[in-house]
Amino acid sequence: MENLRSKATELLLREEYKPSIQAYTQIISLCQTRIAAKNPDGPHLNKLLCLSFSNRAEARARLSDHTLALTDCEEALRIDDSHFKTLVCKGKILLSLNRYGAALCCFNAANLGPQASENSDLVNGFLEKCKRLEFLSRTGAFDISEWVLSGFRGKSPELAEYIGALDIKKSEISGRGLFATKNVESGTLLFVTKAVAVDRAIMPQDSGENAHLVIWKNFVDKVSDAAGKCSGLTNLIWNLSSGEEDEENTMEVPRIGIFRPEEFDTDSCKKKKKVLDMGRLLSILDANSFLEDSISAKVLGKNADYQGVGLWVLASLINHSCEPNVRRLHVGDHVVVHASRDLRAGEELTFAYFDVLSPLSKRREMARSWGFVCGCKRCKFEENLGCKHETREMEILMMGGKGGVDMGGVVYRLEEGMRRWGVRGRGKGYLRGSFWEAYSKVFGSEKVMRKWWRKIPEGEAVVDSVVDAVGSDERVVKVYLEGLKRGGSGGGGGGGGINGVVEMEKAMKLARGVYGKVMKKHALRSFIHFGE
Ligand SMILES: C[S@@+](CC[C@H](N)C(=O)[O-])C[C@H]1O[C@@H](n2cnc3c(N)ncnc32)[C@H](O)[C@@H]1O
Repeated sequence: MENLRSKATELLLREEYKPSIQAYTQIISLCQTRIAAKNPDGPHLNKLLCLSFSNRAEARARLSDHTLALTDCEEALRIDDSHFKTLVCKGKILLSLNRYGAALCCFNAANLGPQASENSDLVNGFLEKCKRLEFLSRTGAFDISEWVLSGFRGKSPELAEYIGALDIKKSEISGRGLFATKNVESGTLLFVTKAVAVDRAIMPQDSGENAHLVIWKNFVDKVSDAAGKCSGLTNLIWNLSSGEEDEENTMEVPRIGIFRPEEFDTDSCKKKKKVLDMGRLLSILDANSFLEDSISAKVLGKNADYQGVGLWVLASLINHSCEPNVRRLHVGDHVVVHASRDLRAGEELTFAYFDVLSPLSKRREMARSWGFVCGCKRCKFEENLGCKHETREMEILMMGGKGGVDMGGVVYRLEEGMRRWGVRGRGKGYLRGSFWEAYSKVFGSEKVMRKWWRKIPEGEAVVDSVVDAVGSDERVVKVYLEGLKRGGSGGGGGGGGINGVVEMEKAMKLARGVYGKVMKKHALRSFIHFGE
């Protein structure tokens, strides 16, 4: 027994977790047999049994096998409910499972024991962390301003999982969807959730298909490994859409509560798991994984060649629309989802799965690659326009234009067409969003602007209608700021910048729609002045 014990300790210290688990399993079985046989050395054996469960828990936790590690912690605590090492180990596991309150209880209990004084820095560090994350997950009071302003230097800020005013219901778009439960303004944080798995790599533009396949394979392996260790997670993944139309009406609508950190039932991890065969897992990942983009690309890779793919289960319940109302930011392994425009209670939250500042034919193509036909109001509106052949001609002109095409001419033709076709209100925003490439080239060139001055609408009017149709977007905000810089919303000249309170308020509202309220006013202001 002594030999086995020193071998197990050595393996654990050498971070050889799998063999150390085997050694502790042997010790546990020997101790249990001797205790059952009423061995006179009972108290010593009990102590050894407790320590072995505790150390096996530590090794299992290091291998991210949290379910079995927690079971070992419970066994150790059944023998000694104030076992310091076990309480700390259990606290760390619960913390990594986002169960901040439960983790806090463990560290508080560890703090009461005699060993706490020798390890006060360690325990106090964990206590502080739990309190901070528990507060964030309860209030959603995140602030990533300093990190963003520092150019994403250093470690990304520590985030907690958080769920705001939302619910899961059956969706008219497809299957289930997420819905706002109260009116919220643009920029309001809706939820923060941590990835089941992410795989990232720096991929130069000319990386071939194989490099993408390697990222995808690593990602699939990571998801399958995580699911293999927890029935609760397998069941959650199993319940995601595989993108097949015939499953639409049979999909269970999960309770939003199961995604709340404190409601997550660790016992569910021990329940019988659904059988997740590789075929189904691949279809599910195909329909539910998202690429990390925008901010995150600047975060980790710090260059444009950076690529990352991940699975965020709660975010996977958001359907696509070409007039989306929420956006996401990737901060470390967390995804932060906020309203990109004002939302009404009961409204379904929708993402842009692909770039919706593109023409109808391109959007159709991108939706096809996701395996669906988008039936959103904007697509229906554009599909039913009587003048589709004219807009199609303009699309071809715009998309095929290799520098030689006068984009001012395309914009003029569209604006003049909309007058003839009687397009009003949001319809204008839909079409301007579809021809955004042409508008942005016009507003981005002094020369073209001068040529078409007064023949096409001012930048501000275009920005307003596009934001109304597709929500805030950094490219649209940029056009607004450039218009102000030129002096006047339309870009008439004379030099300017943001001079008035109204202009500043509007720029802030637009920027908040892009970055969300996790960026505070001072940070948004510097972004705005930087863009100006
Ligand atoms: C990430 S899931 C979205 C949540 C899904 N509705 C559910 O119940 O789990 C993506 C799948 O939802 C469906 N979907 C999402 N947006 C859609 C849309 N605008 N029109 C049709 N189907 C859509 C497609 O089947 C797609 O493969």
